Amino acid sequence: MAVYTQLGPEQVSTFLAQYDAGELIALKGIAEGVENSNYFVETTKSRFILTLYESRVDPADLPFFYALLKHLHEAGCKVPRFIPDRNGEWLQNLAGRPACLIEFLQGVSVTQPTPAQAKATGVALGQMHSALADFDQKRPNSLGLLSWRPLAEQCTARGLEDINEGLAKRVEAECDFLEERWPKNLPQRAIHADLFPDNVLMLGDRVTGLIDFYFACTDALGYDLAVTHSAWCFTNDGTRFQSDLSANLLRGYDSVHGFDAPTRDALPLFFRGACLRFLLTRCYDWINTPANALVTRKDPLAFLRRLDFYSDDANISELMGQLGNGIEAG
Ligand SMILES: Nc1ncnc2c1ncn2[C@@H]1O[C@H](COP(=O)(O)OP(=O)(O)OP(=O)(O)O)[C@@H](O)[C@H]1O
Ligand SMILES: N[C@@H](CCO)C(=O)O
Repeated sequence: MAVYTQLGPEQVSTFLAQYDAGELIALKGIAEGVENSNYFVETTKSRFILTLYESRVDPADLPFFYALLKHLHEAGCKVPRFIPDRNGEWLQNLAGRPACLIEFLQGVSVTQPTPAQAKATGVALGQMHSALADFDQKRPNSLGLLSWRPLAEQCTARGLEDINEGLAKRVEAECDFLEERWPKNLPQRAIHADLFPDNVLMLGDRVTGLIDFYFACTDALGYDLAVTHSAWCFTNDGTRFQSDLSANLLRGYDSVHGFDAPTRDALPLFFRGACLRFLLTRCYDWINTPANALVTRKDPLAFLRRLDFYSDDANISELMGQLGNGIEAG
């Protein structure tokens, strides 16, 4: 459930009066998501998403997200636009929160992706990466390599051990391993950094929208591919790798963007880094969200199982076989 800030129709009608957006005819809180409050808004003219940014999104980052989505939209990628009001303002204040009216995109997010849907997502990710080659705004990755050890410390060894016996030592060893080897000189650009199935809207096998760019940041493209791979190519609980989804996701990506040799070589580390990122943020949330809170906590161990998979050389050999010898296209 993600409606932290309650809004009434009168408030939303007054808000909408600033826009050339028609009259309110339906208002509904959206249960999905955990970060922000989202409302579905229907007017006499169109449909919109009304987002109120809660504590985890820094309002200072909103101009970066606005510019990123504008750039991607103009490049033909399927992303929602922020709607400007009659004065050209796209950022407002509503119920004491920064708030934006956002274009509604059709589609649903799949929970059991098919190979064709994984391929379409690989294509959409590759198109997005190509489109961002000439986007020059920067936002550091606050959940990148250097954040993982401090995040583990905030969880405390005791907190990690309570989640799973041996987890504190495992996380420490993984931080050591990745910090020693993490590639420093790969080209970076803006990446999505959280392209889970719930952030891809689809109609059948077609991608109709990439959403939720609020972790977007400047980092290596291969890391974004690894995040997407780890999110899409396993059963939700991480117990089973889905080789057909993997082959299709990678093929889709390769068909429009591809990977240069250094990125390809770095992927095994990026896979492990992506798992550690989601393992740790999920542990942090697990420890800091009461079990009876309105938000459903996500299982950290689903990413420990993925980390185990990517740490096994035999599995990495199979994956590298699926990668082929991709050629960078953009
Ligand atoms: N532009 C859009 N068009 C259509 N539906 C949308 C749009 N943006 C968001 N939604 C709907 O709202 C839900 C929550 O949005 P979003 O994932 O951005 O929320 P969040 O709180 O930031 O979530 P998360 O926990 O994934 O970070 C989505 O699952 C989707 O159903
Ligand atoms: N997609 C993330 C939540 C947002 O970072 C997860 O599933 O853990």
